[in-house]
Amino acid sequence: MLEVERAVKQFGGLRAVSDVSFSLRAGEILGLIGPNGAGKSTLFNLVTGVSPATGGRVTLGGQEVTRLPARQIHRLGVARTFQHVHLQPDQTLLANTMMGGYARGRAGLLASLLHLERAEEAALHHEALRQLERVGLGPHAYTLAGNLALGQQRILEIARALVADPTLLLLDEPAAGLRYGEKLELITLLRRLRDEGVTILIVEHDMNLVMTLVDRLVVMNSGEKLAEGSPDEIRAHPAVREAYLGVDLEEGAA
Ligand SMILES: Nc1ncnc2c1ncn2[C@@H]1O[C@H](COP(=O)(O)OP(=O)(O)OP(=O)(O)O)[C@@H](O)[C@H]1O
Repeated sequence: MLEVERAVKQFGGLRAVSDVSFSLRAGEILGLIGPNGAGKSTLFNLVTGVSPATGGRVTLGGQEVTRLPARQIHRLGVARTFQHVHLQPDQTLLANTMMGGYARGRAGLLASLLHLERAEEAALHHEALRQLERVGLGPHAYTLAGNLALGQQRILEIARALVADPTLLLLDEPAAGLRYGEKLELITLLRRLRDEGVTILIVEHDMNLVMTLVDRLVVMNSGEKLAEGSPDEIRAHPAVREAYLGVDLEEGAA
């Protein structure tokens, strides 16, 4: 469903992403891992159109999207969460989730807030509630987001990204700072979403969680793809072991 072909991202003299190719099959969870500065966020930004590739191609379901603006890529069914929590703590879970829909509206966020048609607003309200229920936060729809524990805030961000049913979900370090139990809940949710047909690309530093969760991995290092394969293949890969010197790549609970 997603094809990244020889992607390059040049920032002045720095090649943050260099000739990276990989594909994502519909219905799989693909992990993108690599040390700090390896180019993972840059790759996310070029897939979502936030900061397009300076070379190579990105196609989505056969359609080239390399230079499409982020909003258009979003409309094609690609949604993301961010490395740092991007919520309005003084707004309800419902209001925060509804914000996931404004981005897909005809106008920008502010214009949408001001001019959203009543019928459109009602539809978005309904859709946001549906997604909150889908991730298990339905009973808290009218709670303020700032009152949630970090684990639930991250799940709320996923609900917001799920508004309008994207087919591809990109998650940027969803487990950062989570407690053990919260990580297990996250794994259960992501597996369920995958089983419901959502394809997932996840950047995550928590090796145990990644190895437990994903179907396949792409390993980045210094802007290049170092390796690609199943968790077992990656654990045994000599170059990966070298890049991750000192990090436990063995299987275990999150
Ligand atoms: N807008 C930018 N302008 C210039 N350099 C950038 C920009 N964004 C990223 N870089 C550089 O590109 C390289 C890759 O960064 P990137 O954030 O993609 O790595 P990462 O793998 O996501 O790291 P982390 O795990 O720390 O988030 C780094 O050297 C970074 O400093």
